[in-house]
Amino acid sequence: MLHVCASPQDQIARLVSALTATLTQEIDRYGRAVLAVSGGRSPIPLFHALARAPVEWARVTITLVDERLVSADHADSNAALVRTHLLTGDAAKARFLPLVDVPHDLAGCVARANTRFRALGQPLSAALLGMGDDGHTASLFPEAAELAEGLDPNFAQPYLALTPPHAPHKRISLSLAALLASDRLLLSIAGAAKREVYDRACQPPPSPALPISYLIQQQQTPFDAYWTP
Ligand SMILES: O=C(O)[C@H](O)[C@@H](O)[C@H](O)[C@H](O)COP(=O)(O)O
Repeated sequence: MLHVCASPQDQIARLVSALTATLTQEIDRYGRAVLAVSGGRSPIPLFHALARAPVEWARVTITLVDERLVSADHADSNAALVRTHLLTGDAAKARFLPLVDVPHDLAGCVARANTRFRALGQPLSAALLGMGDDGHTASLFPEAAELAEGLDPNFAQPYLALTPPHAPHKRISLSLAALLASDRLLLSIAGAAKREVYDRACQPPPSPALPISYLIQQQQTPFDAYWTP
């Protein structure tokens, strides 16, 4: 479902409300909740608002939808983004599972991320997604050599390594299959250009030229997109 938000503030309020409800429901159901968030630049104001939400953060595990293969103190690190902007105030009580521990060891990082993810023993309560102007989401980039695996509904690993053809850094990303196994998917996008990409991605059939289309056009997992001009 597409939610048209009147302003960035309205979009943030709606996302925080949806995430707070989902995390609370999942804590009631499982005793804990697991939230996977995306990086990039646009989630920062949302992270600040979410960190102040009335959530029992000590019962929440936060992890990443995807990560760049960089050190934790690198300017492009999604883990650094979460530590700086989300794990603050009460939300600092959440348990955080980063994806990159040894930056030069991509295969090892993927293997350890998969082990940690499986040890959670429950589905993702929610995955907070962004989208690029090229229609990528997570690090499922068009034309990436590993995209077929990333979009394979039967791919068995939660995370996989991908090399974006035009974006910096090798990546670790949740696969489409892992995203669709989540209890809820929320997409946050803004601006006319991304709205145009979103509308194109709504047109059947899903296409690897617009990886977000597989999430938009599926019926398996509750999916809500929040767009503001
Ligand atoms: O690591 C990343 O870059 C993100 O996970 C990526 O999928 C992001 O969500 C989109 O690139 C949109 O980024 P913006 O929201 O900054 O446009």
